[in-house]
Amino acid sequence: MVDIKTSLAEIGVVSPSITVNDLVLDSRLVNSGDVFIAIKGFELDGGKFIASALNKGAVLVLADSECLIDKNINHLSKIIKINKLNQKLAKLSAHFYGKPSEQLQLIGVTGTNGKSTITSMIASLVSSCEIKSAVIGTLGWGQPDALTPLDNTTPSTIALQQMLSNLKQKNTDLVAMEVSSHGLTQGRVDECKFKAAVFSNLSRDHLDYHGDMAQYANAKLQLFTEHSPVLNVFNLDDPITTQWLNKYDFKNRILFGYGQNALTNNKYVLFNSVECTSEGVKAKFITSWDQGNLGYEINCPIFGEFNLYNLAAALSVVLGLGYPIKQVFEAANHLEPIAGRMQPFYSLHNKPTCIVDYAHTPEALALALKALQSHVPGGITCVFGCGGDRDKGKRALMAKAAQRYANKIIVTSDNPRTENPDDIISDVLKGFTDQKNVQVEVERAKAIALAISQATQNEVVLIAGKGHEDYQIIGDKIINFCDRAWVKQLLEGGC
Ligand SMILES: CC(=O)N[C@H]1[C@@H](OP(=O)(O)OP(=O)(O)OC[C@H]2O[C@@H](n3ccc(=O)[nH]c3=O)[C@H](O)[C@@H]2O)O[C@H](CO)[C@@H](O)[C@@H]1O[C@H](C)C(=O)N[C@@H](C)C(=O)N[C@H](CCC(=O)O)C(=O)O
Ligand SMILES: Nc1ncnc2c1ncn2[C@@H]1O[C@H](COP(=O)(O)OP(=O)(O)OP(=O)(O)O)[C@@H](O)[C@H]1O
Ligand SMILES: N[C@H](CCC[C@H](N)C(=O)O)C(=O)O
Ligand SMILES: [Mg+2]
Repeated sequence: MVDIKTSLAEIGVVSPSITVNDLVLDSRLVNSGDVFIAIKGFELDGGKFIASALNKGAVLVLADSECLIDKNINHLSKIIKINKLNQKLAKLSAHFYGKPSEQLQLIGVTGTNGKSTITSMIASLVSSCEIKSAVIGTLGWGQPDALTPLDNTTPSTIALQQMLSNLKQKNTDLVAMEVSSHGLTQGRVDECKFKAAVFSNLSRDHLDYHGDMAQYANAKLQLFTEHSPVLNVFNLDDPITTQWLNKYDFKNRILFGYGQNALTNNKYVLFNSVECTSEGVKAKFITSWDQGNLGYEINCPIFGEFNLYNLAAALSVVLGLGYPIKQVFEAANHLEPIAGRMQPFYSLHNKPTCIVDYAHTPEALALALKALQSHVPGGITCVFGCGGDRDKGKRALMAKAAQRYANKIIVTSDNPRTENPDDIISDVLKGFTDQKNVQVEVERAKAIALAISQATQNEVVLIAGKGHEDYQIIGDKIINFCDRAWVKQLLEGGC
């Protein structure tokens, strides 16, 4: 139990001493002794849930002045109204949880694609240097081999400070977290002190929320301009990086990307001599930490040249933080595929190799398919759908990417959420100029089985969009369904 008085003083609220357990933003998660924080959200007024939080044993309620509060509620005296509470939550929770981001190496990774991969790679690379690491992101939070699932890629400011404090208490040295564009615009990482920030790349996604690409890009830029990370790590080959570097004088820059020649005036991690094989990828890396610049050869069981960008980003952070280069490159050779990220499944029964990948944007789908073309000589079948209640504009563009790089396509459902799955599929179908090689199977399990049954042993089936997810959201129901488990079952048995 902690006295919340000094934390409230931090945001200008005078209160008597009150000992409390945790700060909680969602009434459904309140336990006895907690503080319920009621704010107005995009959809709901948190004020509606105050009575329920109090019934569950909340000892204090902090409510935004704009929340509607039922005057007949019991325990009105336990409610403190605060002006613009939403904007003060980061300060309140960082103070309450002891400013944990200042006590460990916190790394923030932003960008449209690659965040989960880069954070997992950073955690694996530093583990080889006896460092206790954790991740926070789409795959969950905690040590990489024992993750607790999360609802959001970047948790709310309160949940985040609580997680960081928990990880600090468990003697975690380094936390690599994904910082989504929603997280940045909603202030979920405010008050976090980053030892390094990484920009992976920018392509179309989330325009339903951000409106246009310029605003989406600016949201990502905030990680660097508003949070003053110690190291600023950028993808040299993404055009927006040049724009940003021309505009802002970021200190301690590290650039990563494809290249043969050392860069002047910048720290760098570059790769070249790329070779894609049926087992993974080979490349040579040169870095500004490599005295004499002889370079390091990498032979790594991961698929896709784009994963070399992810690896270069992870190496930039780890080398930038001062971890020993030889040990780090040795560890890079042993990186394992990340759950549901270009994860291969092989068959012992003359069936095609299957790759489960989380490509859920047009750019990611194109890159995943292009990558497979260079790894595997046979034809490619692509099974994909698009999420409901999300950016509709990307649906036809994903079809175009599939049509360009796949030999056969099966359009199916992703997470339809509250939309009619057939409507989503019909939006996708509008993107094909020719439907000769396109089939539709609305049920995802059937679509995957169909793809495997139609492909030969030297072909490959890419199952895109849901990666690590072990559920499907249909209407307001969440059903158990896992691409990886289903593919394994189909490859092991008959289909
Ligand atoms: C549109 C959006 O971003 N909403 C986020 C926002 O929720 P909100 O404040 O608008 O919530 P609301 O539903 O209006 O509810 C208002 C308040 O009532 C509370 N409540 C609600 C119901 C209840 O029974 N009891 C209760 O106390 C809620 O906890 C909330 O505090 O703040 C919440 C806390 O931070 C987020 O969980 C929530 O993310 C929703 C679930 C979401 O789907 N967000 C997606 C779009 C998102 O953020 N995605 C990004 C990027 C994904 C990626 O590319 O990787 C992510 O970081 O996850
Ligand atoms: N560097 C990259 N460039 C382009 N595409 C990539 C890159 N890295 C991964 N991808 C593609 O994007 C998909 C998602 O990768 P990952 O989960 O690492 O990204 P993310 O940024 O965490 O995504 P999310 O926004 O959903 O959290 C992968 O399955 C792959 O298809
Ligand atoms: N973090 C991304 C993941 C999308 C994954 C895809 N399976 C879907 O449900 O659309 C989002 O929320 O847009
Ligand atoms: Mg992610």
